[in-house]
Amino acid sequence: MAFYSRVSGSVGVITLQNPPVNALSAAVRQGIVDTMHRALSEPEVKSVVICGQNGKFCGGADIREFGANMRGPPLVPMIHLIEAAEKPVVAAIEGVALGGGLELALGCHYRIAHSKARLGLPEVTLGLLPGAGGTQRLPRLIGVPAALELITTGRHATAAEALQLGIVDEVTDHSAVDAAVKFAQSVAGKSLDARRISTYPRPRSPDLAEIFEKAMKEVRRSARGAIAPVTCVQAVHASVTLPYAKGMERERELFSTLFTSGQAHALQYYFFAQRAVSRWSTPSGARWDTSKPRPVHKAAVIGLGTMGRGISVSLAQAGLSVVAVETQEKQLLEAKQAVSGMLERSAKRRGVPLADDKIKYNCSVQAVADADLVIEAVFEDMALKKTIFQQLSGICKPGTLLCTNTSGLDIDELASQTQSPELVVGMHFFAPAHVMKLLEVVYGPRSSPEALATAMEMGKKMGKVSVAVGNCRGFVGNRMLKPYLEQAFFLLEEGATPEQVDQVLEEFGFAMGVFKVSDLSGLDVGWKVRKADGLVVPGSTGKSARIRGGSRYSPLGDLLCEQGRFGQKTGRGWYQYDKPGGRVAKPDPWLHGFLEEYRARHGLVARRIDHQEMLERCLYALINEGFQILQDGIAAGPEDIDVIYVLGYGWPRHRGGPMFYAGLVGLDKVLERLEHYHQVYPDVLGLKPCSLIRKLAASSSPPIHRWREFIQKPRSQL
Ligand SMILES: CCCCCCC/C=C/C(=O)SCCNC(=O)CCNC(=O)[C@H](O)C(C)(C)COP(=O)(O)OP(=O)(O)OC[C@H]1O[C@@H](n2cnc3c(N)ncnc32)[C@H](O)[C@@H]1OP(=O)(O)O
Repeated sequence: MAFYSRVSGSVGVITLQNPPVNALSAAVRQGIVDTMHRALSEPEVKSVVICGQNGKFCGGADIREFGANMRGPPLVPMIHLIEAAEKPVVAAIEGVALGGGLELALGCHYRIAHSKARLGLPEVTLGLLPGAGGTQRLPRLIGVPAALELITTGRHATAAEALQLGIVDEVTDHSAVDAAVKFAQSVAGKSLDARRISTYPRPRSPDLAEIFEKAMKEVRRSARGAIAPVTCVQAVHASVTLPYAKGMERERELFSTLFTSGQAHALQYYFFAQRAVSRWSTPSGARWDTSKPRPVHKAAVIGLGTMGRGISVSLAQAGLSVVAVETQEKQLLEAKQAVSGMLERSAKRRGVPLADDKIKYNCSVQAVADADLVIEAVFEDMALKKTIFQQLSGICKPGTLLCTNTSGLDIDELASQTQSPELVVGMHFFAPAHVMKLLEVVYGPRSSPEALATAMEMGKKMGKVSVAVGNCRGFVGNRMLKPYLEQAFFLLEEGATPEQVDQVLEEFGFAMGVFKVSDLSGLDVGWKVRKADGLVVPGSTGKSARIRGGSRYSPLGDLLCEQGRFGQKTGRGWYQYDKPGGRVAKPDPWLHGFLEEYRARHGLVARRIDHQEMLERCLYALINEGFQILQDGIAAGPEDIDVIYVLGYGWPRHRGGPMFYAGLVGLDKVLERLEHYHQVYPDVLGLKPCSLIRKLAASSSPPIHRWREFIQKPRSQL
């Protein structure tokens, strides 16, 4: 709702009230319309201020209402009512003016912002466009190039930038409401002819055609199949080709197309999923709201390779004192230089103070004795990690949380090396650790709820999106990757090339296809793991070369590694590069020949595999594992999996995540295709539909928010 008050006798103040961000719900819109009529009808009132309760102007349309039948006054006529008013209306922007919130402010005659306020039109990130006049008013106010940039990226501008661009008229370090009231008094009775943005002339400039062409090219390149950015450009284009009223019609038309699209549903689902993961729970009933994190002031990082350096940077930037340990003097020095450089570049980029003095470097593990939390970040080697955990258990003060940065090793095995296994959790960072937003926080069967809460909180402090997951091989992300990769290898055996598989995945929206990712991260990483698992059998021939434990196995990755082809770092992998460390992947005739020779050796006849099959086999095998993970209680809900895949594995955000995508395709359809492929390839375990997807499909495929009801609660572990 919105409430009305009168200040200094002549200023009507309308306050939006809908915690936490004063989103424009039906009740708020009704409140604005009612109070505007009241302010306009009171003769004593000479001007009006619109503000938001609790220091937040408005977070935009209420996204929660999007799925329901629209009630209440529509946004566009409401904004027109404000703009058409004969009394000056001033927006007092504190906190945020986003989406419909900024569009509301653009309908006001003046805008005063607090210096810490953020303004923007982020609708594109929800699969929409600014459909309440934003695409028509903003270009008229600030010109096409700046408007296009803000609308197509959805980024938030600071108050200072908004002032520079001409979006706001004044910025204050004090109360924006007080400043707006004062301003409103000063403009009472003045002509509003030049203040109604909708009456401004259409933007004109000789290079507009070129600007739009460039913008369209850029969004097509970066959108990776997302339709909203392209549609945003089309809507802004209408502001230069059509008069305002017609432009608004075009905006509405384009908005409607987006509003009902699967992409908008996916992006809005993802918006809430990313927030939902912080409300974690475990099969034992431990929960975010009943588990108290321990205070952490001092953290330590052991091992200053690539991951340890990034983690140290993240901790220091979060304001913690950090002890960074590397036992060899030379490596310690190298790491120190590298970390300082990373901190410097990051401070410059983010415009924050340098956090270099937060980190103390040391050659001795003893230096971590008084840390509240230790993150071990040495190589992915269980024996080495075990030794370190034994040491830490003896060195650290009681109550210190011991964390391991691992992408898949058994947390419980490490916990068993310590005297306090309840204080051990996994923290799976993604490279580069100071940049990537995702953190898998892994609880073992003995991790305490308090330990889990502390690690989750620590992730948040570091600016990460932390997802709590159970302990199993590969946790959530890498466990699902295995059947996906496996299918990609099998497709090569059956006749595809790495380029063909990658193209299909990139057309789907992945930033990089599976083989390009493999070249980037290094083929030797997986090889080492497979060797440790006893899967690599050099020189094996005949049928046994392609079978492990009764299931189909492809040794292609192993064979490439035996040739020293580790990917980008060696200049050769699934592709070729102009030099070791090169970045541009080029098809490699050698590899094509190698595949032909491999197929011939194993009696495999290459066939033409269509795009649909490549996509289905890779994605549905991954999705099937996701259902198995839910069934096993490793992830609490589909949102956790989707957030992990979007933030950590390049799954296109506009497709919501693998579990959301499965629901969009139809669980019965996914099940039917899995059954089909499993019939064709009965020796591929990853294609055997798991019982949860069967159960859901048999229950008429309930919507994703109801899936948790179908997951049997696994035995308590915590
Ligand atoms: C059908 C006809 C429509 C006509 C045309 C409509 C044209 C306009 C469209 C829009 O305005 S779409 C919405 C545009 N706005 C946004 O995209 C802003 C989204 N919100 C944010 O970016 C952030 O929440 C924030 C406002 C910057 C605040 O961030 P902070 O980190 O402080 O808190 P959060 O945890 O993100 O959010 C707190 C809480 O609030 C919920 N919430 C936020 N924004 C909205 C919203 N617009 N509608 C409904 N709910 C919102 C958010 O989900 C959090 O709640 P929980 O999920 O944790 O319960």
